[in-house]
Amino acid sequence: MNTQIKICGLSTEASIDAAVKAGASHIGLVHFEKSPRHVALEQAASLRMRAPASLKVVLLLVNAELDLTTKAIEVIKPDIVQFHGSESAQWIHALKNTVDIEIWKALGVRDAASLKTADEYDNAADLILFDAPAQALPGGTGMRFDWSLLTEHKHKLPWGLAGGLTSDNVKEALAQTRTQLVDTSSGVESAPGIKDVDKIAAFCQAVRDYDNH
Ligand SMILES: O=C(O)c1ccccc1NCC(=O)[C@H](O)[C@H](O)COP(=O)(O)O
Repeated sequence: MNTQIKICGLSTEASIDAAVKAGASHIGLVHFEKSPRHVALEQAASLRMRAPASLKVVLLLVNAELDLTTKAIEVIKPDIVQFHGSESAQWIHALKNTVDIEIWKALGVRDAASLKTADEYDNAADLILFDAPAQALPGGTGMRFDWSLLTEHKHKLPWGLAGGLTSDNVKEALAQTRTQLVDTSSGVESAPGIKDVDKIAAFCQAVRDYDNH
C-alpha cells in the first residue's frame, strides 16, 4: 500500500517542486494570517498553478467566515479544503450544500474522548485529520500526541495523522496507527515557515521504506 503523504505549509515554488519530486500526494497551503506559513490568496492561487494534476492541493482555513471561505475556494481552486479551527459539523454541513469540494476536518486529540468528537463530522466532512491539540497556533505546532489512542481505531470516515511527524518517527507512527495518510509541516522545516528540501525527501523516503518493509 502507498501511504498518502501531505506536506503542509508550503509557500514557495521550490518547496512544491521538492514535494512532487519526493513523491508527496498532497500539499497544504495555509491561509491564516497568524501562521508563519500564511500565504495570501493571490500567492496561494499562483502556487496552486505550480502543482501538477497528480498532486492534490489542500487549502487550510481557520474559523474563516463563509464569505472568505467561498472566495478563497473560488480564487485558489484547491482540490480539498481543510478546516483547522473550531468549525462545527453543522457549519461544515451547510457549506457542503453550497460548494462542491472535498472537505477535511482537523481535530486535536487529547484523549479517547477526542476521538468520539470526530463522529459528529460523519455527515459533514470527507476525512478527519487527527492532530496534536492546539497550542499558540491551532496547527503546525510540531507537537505529537499519544498515537496509541489510534491503534485499532475504526471510523466511518477515512482519517489521517498529523502532529510532530518527522522522518525519524513516522515509521513508528505508521506502525502504531496504520493510518493511510500522514501530514507533516514543522518536521520538514529548518525554521518555522521555511521548508527544507532534504527533510521533505527524507520524510517521504521514510514513508516509502515503511510501505515496502
Ligand atoms: O501550519 C500551520 O502554521 C497551521 C496554522 C494554523 C492551522 C493549521 C496549520 N497547519 C495545519 C497542518 O495540517 C499541519 O501540517 C499539522 O498541524 C501538523 O503540523 P506539524 O506538527 O508542524 O507537523
